[in-house]
Amino acid sequence: MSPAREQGGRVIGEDSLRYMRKANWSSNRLGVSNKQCKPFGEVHLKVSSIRASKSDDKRLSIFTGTKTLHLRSVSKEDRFAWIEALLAAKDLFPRTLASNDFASTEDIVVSTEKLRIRLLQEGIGEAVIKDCESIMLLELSELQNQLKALQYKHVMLLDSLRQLETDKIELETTVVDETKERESCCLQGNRRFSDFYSVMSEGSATDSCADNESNDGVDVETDEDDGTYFDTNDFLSADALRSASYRSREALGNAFIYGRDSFSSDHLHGVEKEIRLVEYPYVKRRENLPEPKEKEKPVGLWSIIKDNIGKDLSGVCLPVYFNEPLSSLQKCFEDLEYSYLVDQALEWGKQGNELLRILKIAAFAVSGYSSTEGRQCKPFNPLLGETYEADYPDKGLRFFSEKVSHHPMIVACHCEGKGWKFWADSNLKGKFWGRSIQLDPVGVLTLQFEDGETFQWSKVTTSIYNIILGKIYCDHYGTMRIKGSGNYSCKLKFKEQSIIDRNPHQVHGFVQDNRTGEKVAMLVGKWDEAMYYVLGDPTTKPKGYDPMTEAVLLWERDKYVTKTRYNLSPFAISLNELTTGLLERLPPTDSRLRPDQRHLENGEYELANAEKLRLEQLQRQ
Ligand SMILES: CC(C)CCC[C@@H](C)[C@H]1CC[C@H]2[C@@H]3CC=C4C[C@@H](O)CC[C@]4(C)[C@H]3CC[C@]12C
Repeated sequence: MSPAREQGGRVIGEDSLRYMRKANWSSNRLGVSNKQCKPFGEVHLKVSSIRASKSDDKRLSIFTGTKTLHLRSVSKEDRFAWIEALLAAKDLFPRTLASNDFASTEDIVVSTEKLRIRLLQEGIGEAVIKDCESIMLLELSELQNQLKALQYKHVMLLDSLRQLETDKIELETTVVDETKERESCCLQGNRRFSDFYSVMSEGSATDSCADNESNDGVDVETDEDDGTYFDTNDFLSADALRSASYRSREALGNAFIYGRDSFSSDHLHGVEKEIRLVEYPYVKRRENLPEPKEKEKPVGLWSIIKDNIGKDLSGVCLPVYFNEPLSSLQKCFEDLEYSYLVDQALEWGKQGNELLRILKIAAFAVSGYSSTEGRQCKPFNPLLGETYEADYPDKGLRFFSEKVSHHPMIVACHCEGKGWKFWADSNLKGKFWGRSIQLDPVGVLTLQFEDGETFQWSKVTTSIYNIILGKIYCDHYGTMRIKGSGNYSCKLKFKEQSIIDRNPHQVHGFVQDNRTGEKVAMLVGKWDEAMYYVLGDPTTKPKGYDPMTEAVLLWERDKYVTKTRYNLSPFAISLNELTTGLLERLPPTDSRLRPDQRHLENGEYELANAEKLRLEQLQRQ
């Protein structure tokens, strides 16, 4: 490590910190106090792979399985020493089992006491009893051995799974590296590489510069020059920005029939009373997408990347096969699928239950992510000025969204429910990491109730994995803070999925009293399944206490079966429906009228592709 790097350097792992303290590293050598050193995270060398950069003989990188740390040494020799040391440390963890892998079997204590007493009662002699005991213990230990063997197999399988995942990552990185290398041979090197990524952004240039990793507090050197990641601001264009003005709502109409909260009566633990909810009129909406006219050609992303290595890619667009028949404007509305949670929040607040109001809002904020599970296609990037308008009396909603800026890509949206309004603004900052794409939403979402209470929050980071190999999937992680203008605020943590996570998509957090800072309720759940709450501060509860025994359901995702590979929810399927009544009233800018999207929905892929190319060409002019 060079002194310059040391100064701003960050420590990984508690052990390193202890080691540095012992060596009096920071205070003596740098004149910095120890307090400044806080371990930033941990790297599990066992499942990591270590690589030397081919383009720079001082750089090396460590793949932790989910992240890549880029490091730079002072010299070539130094790098060699580091790699040697890291590999040696990695080998210290042979692929044997950790002691806790067997914890459960070791805990089994077998007693022959009852057997002995019973036999004594029968007047059986000590010798026979001993014999019986040993027969029983032998049989049991046989069973226990079998159990251990099974457990061993299980752990080994998990281990090879992890290894496979690591190998896959390494393979993908080789692909990315080699692509870069080929480019650097050609004159336009870097430019071409970024063009490659602009394929993703449908040929549009990106204008914001890549953030340096230091923002994230990681001790990484970003290979600015060799294109480790690129800003993909426009990539996937996505759900992006929502913003709209707020006008005060007219008084609630009185035409609704009152229903009741779907789970307010059976899951209650004293605190909740019944709330009455508006019941909305039934509106018939389509339940399926049209049958595709053509057979779909399966195309992998990789096949496109591969065919375009070394070519000038500017202006090449991703074929329509990677799209789903929805635009980013329509996708914004998908966040309101579980708008009944906001209706419930309104009611609870009206009844003076502020806590349940914020809990419902938290569930609503999480529910917006549920439809992203199993979705592998990108939404259509709307054209500048494209709009989407939806009237859903069956949900008590009126929604409007518009793409208001092309560079950067900004979408604004506004929604009116019964007794509340929702609007939001954000745009997506994207980073391309070679094998994954990270999307950081910028901006705030606002919810305002007719009684004046407002809640504001922002979205968490979304990453898309398996760009090169395997099935594309996305994960959401980070902290979401919901600030309420009233007494409560809420903090939710979306847990990042690790390799072979057997419990992914977890969200947990708590509601805090704005005045006292006291934790008043805990939230747990999964963004693709359900959210629960537990009253009180679980950290003050005794050890071994399982909060789930008291958990009350706040929201559960609707279960549905999908027929298409788009994996759209019934609500999402309804979004692009075009009835004759609608056709007469829609402005020409509405997403439902976009011919390429319509063709894709009908399964006319050739037509869709040609039209998409034409529109994007026009937009660029
Ligand atoms: C390379 C291409 C074909 C891969 C397709 C990737 C898919 C999975 C990506 C493309 C655009 C992405 C969306 C972009 C924006 C948002 C808004 C954010 O607040 C929640 C996640 C969400 C909704 C993303 C989910 C994943 C997504 C749909």
